[in-house]
Amino acid sequence: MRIIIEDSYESMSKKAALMLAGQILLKPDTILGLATGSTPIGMYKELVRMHKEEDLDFSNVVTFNLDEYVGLDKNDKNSYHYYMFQNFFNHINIKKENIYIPDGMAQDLEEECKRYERIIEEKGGIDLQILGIGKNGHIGFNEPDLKFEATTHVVKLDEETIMANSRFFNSIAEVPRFAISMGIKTIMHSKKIILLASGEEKAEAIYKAIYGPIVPKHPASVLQLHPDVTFILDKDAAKFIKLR
Ligand SMILES: N[C@@H]1[C@@H](O)[C@H](O)[C@@H](COP(=O)(O)O)O[C@@H]1O
Repeated sequence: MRIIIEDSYESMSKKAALMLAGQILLKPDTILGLATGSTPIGMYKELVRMHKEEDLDFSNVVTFNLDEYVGLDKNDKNSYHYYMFQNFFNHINIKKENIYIPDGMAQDLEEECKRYERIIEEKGGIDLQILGIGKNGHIGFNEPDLKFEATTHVVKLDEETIMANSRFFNSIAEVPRFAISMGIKTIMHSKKIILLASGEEKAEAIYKAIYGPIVPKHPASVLQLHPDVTFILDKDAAKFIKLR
């Protein structure tokens, strides 16, 4: 595990964008796993800048998003679909057919999970997965649990997550209670993983992810078992980390 501590949110975002751009330069048909939430917004902004000013080419890149709310239409401004197009896809030269996001409106959600997992496999698996982290240690929407959920599945969101994400909605009642999320196995099968965290409110979750026991009660702790994972943190999120 590599841990990179940056002074600010901006430099954390730039470092992540640089690593992702490096991956695309080395392998133009890279398969990316992408995350939502407020944390990666700076990284997406920087990647858009690199596309516009430095010709970073996304024409052969394939992307799979980690998760999506159940019951929100693609055009709902709170869907992760909408988020991804607004913050990233509309501003780069990615091909629409190379973008994969779970369909939270699917009639048969179980079948949708299987379908999603199957496409990831058919494409050869994820080369580089970007992750954020919830205050309760969730990655994607893998909430604290009694066991690590293996592949893409339907999740019942924790009260804490519903509360945290309610800031984007008009009221807490509007926050979906369910989501589709890649599972821990899907995430752990990625060849490389970069986890981003910013702000003091993530410091404890980061500490437990790095030093804590590997337990499904703290989903991010499983990353200790991955052979190529990099945490890029700002100073505040790294508050409890001591580097020698
Ligand atoms: N499903 C997403 C996660 O993928 C994200 O990492 C997390 C943290 O979000 P934020 O970056 O806004 O703190 O929240 C959401 O619930």
